[in-house]
Amino acid sequence: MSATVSECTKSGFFFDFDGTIAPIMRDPSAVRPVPGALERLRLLATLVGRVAIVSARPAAFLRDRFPAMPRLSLFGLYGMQTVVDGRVRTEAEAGAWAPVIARVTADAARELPGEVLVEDKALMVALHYRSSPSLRGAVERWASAKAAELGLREQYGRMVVELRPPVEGDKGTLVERETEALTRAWYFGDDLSDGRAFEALRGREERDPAFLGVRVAVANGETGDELARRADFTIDAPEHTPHLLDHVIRAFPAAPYAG
Ligand SMILES: O=P(O)(O)OC[C@H]1O[C@H](O[C@H]2O[C@H](CO)[C@@H](O)[C@H](O)[C@H]2O)[C@H](O)[C@@H](O)[C@@H]1O
Repeated sequence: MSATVSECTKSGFFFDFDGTIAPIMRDPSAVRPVPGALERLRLLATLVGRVAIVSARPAAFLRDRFPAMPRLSLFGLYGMQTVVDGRVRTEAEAGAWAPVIARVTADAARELPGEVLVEDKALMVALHYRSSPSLRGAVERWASAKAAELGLREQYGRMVVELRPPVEGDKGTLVERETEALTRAWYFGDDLSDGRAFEALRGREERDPAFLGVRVAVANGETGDELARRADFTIDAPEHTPHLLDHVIRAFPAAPYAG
């Protein structure tokens, strides 16, 4: 903690959204940050150089969930989107795939069993089998066939398979880029895609001994223990993230409730 405080302006905190600072629920559209998360993020953003959300959700969704937080950076769809001055900016290369994603989204709604929730994210589609876990194999096979047919990329997550444009980039490349000017970076995550961000911090530490990365995993049976094994700290639920942030914030002499 003291290493972060002593280089606060060159320290960054990066958070995944679902399962990390928001609860896992059956209906993705109903999800909001856990109680206390917004207040801690707002405060943290006054104490360190960078605070960001790194999510597979569309950037517009994140903007809605984190209103009036100008010092919070929002990266959506694994970095294919960001919010700049309140506006969503989409990578042109990804945007060109919108018609293909629209087609596969329509196919999914028509061809997959009704229990599969098809989440239309415009530039990605998420196929959720949380309400019928036994459909996992069928959903994964369908997604693999469509990915091969249409040249899309698959991303596996917690009771979900996503199809996305085959453009370069993931949470790892995003975190690598966004931490270039930092000497300390914390990453909080719970899912398979967050492993890439953990790796990015580890890679930077290996290249640059002055850099310190801190990996925090929100442990859960769905992801297995691989992420937790690679973490420096583990917590048991997204509801505990604000408490961990309280410990971090208290370490800053300038914090309102320091001491
Ligand atoms: O990168 P993230 O912010 O963690 O987004 C990953 C996926 O999160 C959402 O799905 C997950 O949470 C849902 C709501 O709790 C849950 O129903 C689902 O089973 C989880 O996989 C989101 O709906 C997806 O679009 C994201 O890819």
